[in-house]
Amino acid sequence: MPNLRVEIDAIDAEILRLVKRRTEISQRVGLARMNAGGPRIVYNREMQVLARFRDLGAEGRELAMLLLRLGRGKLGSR
Ligand SMILES: O=C(O)C(=O)C[C@]1(C(=O)O)C=C[C@@H](O)C=C1
Repeated sequence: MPNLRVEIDAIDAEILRLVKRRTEISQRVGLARMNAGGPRIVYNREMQVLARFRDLGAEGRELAMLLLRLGRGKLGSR
């Protein structure tokens, strides 16, 4: 049991690191696209992200939506 908790803690740390990295990259891509006169949101890309998390059902969809929201950052609140 303690071993498994150690593993959970390590997984959470890795997930957090990856989520932060994803957010940073997503915001960078979004800014570059908008600076080039492109749209704020790219629906076909967002559909692909949602599809990736379909295995996890309704919660997977929520998780994907949260990742996309983080990526939009301040752009998303406009
Ligand atoms: O792929 C892009 O063009 C992105 O801006 C990244 C991303 C994402 O986080 O996956 C974010 C916003 C877009 O609507 C689509 C996808």
